[in-house]
Amino acid sequence: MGQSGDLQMKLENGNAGFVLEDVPHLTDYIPDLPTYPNPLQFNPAYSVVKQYFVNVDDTVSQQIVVHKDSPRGRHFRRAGPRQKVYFESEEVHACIVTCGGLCPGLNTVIREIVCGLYHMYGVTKVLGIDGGYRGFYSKNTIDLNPKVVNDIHKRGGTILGTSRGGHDKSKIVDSIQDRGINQVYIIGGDGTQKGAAVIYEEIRHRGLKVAVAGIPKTIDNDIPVIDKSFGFDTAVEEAQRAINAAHVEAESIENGIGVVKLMGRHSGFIAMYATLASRDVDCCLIPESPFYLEGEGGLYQFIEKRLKENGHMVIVIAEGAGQDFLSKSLQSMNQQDASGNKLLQDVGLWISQKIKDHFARLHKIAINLKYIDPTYMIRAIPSNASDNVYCTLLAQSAVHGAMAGYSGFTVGPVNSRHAYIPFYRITEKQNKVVITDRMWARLLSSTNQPSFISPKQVTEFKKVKQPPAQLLDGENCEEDKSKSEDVTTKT
Ligand SMILES: Nc1ncnc2c1ncn2[C@@H]1O[C@H](COP(=O)(O)OP(=O)(O)O)[C@@H](O)[C@H]1O
Ligand SMILES: O=P(O)(O)OC[C@H]1O[C@](O)(COP(=O)(O)O)[C@@H](O)[C@@H]1O
Ligand SMILES: [Mg+2]
Repeated sequence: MGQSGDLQMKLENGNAGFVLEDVPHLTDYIPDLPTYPNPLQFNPAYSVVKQYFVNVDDTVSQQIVVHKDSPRGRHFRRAGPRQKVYFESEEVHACIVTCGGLCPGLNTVIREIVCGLYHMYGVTKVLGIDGGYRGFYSKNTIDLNPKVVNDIHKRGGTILGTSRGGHDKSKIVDSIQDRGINQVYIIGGDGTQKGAAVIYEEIRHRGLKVAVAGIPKTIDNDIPVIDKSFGFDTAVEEAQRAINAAHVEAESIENGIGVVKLMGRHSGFIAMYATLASRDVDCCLIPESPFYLEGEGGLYQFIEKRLKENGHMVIVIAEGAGQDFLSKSLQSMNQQDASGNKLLQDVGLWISQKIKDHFARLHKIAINLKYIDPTYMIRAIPSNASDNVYCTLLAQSAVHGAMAGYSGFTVGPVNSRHAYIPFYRITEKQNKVVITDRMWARLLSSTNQPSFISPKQVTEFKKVKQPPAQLLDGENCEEDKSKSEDVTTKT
């Protein structure tokens, strides 16, 4: 696996503390590249548009809540079509690859890159790389055109296939060079974007006119800087079905308990949003909020109380929650997947068994517990309508960026405006639920579950750090310690 080097940040300072954190451009290392008029202005579909192109000086602010004396702060380059492009349509030979875990919307992004290239820029050579990064050097490619991808957005998964591991910088760039590819679209999560940064650096090192564009994918919504990742809404919506089922089961029987395990290795966003959306959940457990089982304020006590009050309850648990307990009780082996991500133990099964054992020992309440594990069901589905629209914008932003000669960037909405973001900004940290933020308080007040934080800890926390009035960038992020490390947030 390649290592990301130390490429210089492209920072530009302006008035009143304005900083543009720019993305690389092909002309940074290949001067005097010829430019061409953007073919979009001759496109009949766009003839009604008042302004075909975004202003070259348009930037998107990372901070939107500011005070009158605040500096203007960090900005990113606004995404969108440019007046000049650095590729002629006939010259472009693009490829698309999907890597890492599945996520609703992958096929929509593929479709819209292909259609964007064909319909907006008249590009007709687009290759699909089969099976993730290793597909560059060990698998066949697939010719893509609007006909082939016409209805793929209605299917879950990725028509290109995906994989973990297999990132070999030299072999990948050799393959790009040998095939004459000059635009590379890379769809994937934090690992994939790190891999994309390595590919970009090697391409730059070899001085190739090849644009590398990343499209961030993470069902866990744990990529920083961008507002939200595609597929997340769809996953939260699908999770409602599992929660409903758990609720129906629990409600229908005396002292029924429904336990639902949802995805979220290091970030509990799916569990938190699914809980907030559902209103049927009594307790939501996430990796960022350590919990305990026994004693005053513990989970067992809360379950007993809820069963007495309501006769049933639903618990949602993110897969990364409580891993501390599991590693202690199960002598965890430090197993990893092919990409180096730590393999987690099944916390849903574990907690279900612990609850059953506890109440069996207690002889007070006979509980009926049903465990539902919809993990892969929430990601192996097609994206919903809003994710489909979102995927379209991501794909088109990537295509406009590559055609305009930008390279080594990823795309995504920042405060609702699509922007070009340097790779390092989305791979250096991981987005997490901040349990001292108002959103987690909303969740606690909707479930009325214990916070599992002792009054002493709260006082300690307040002494250390006053919670900000509004979260500024990075405050809901943690350094990326995801590889083979336990990253349960300390409070
Ligand atoms: N630090 C890294 N450098 C280069 N490639 C990486 C790095 N981390 C992961 N990759 C590659 O990125 C791909 C996807 O990574 P993975 O962690 O499985 O999924 P995700 O992209 O969803 O985080 C894999 O092919 C993996 O080999
Ligand atoms: O079983 P797999 O394919 O390794 O994937 C499972 C993991 O992928 C994840 O969805 C994270 O992937 P992304 O955030 O990159 O989409 C985890 O929540 C989950 O544990
Ligand atoms: Mg990842």
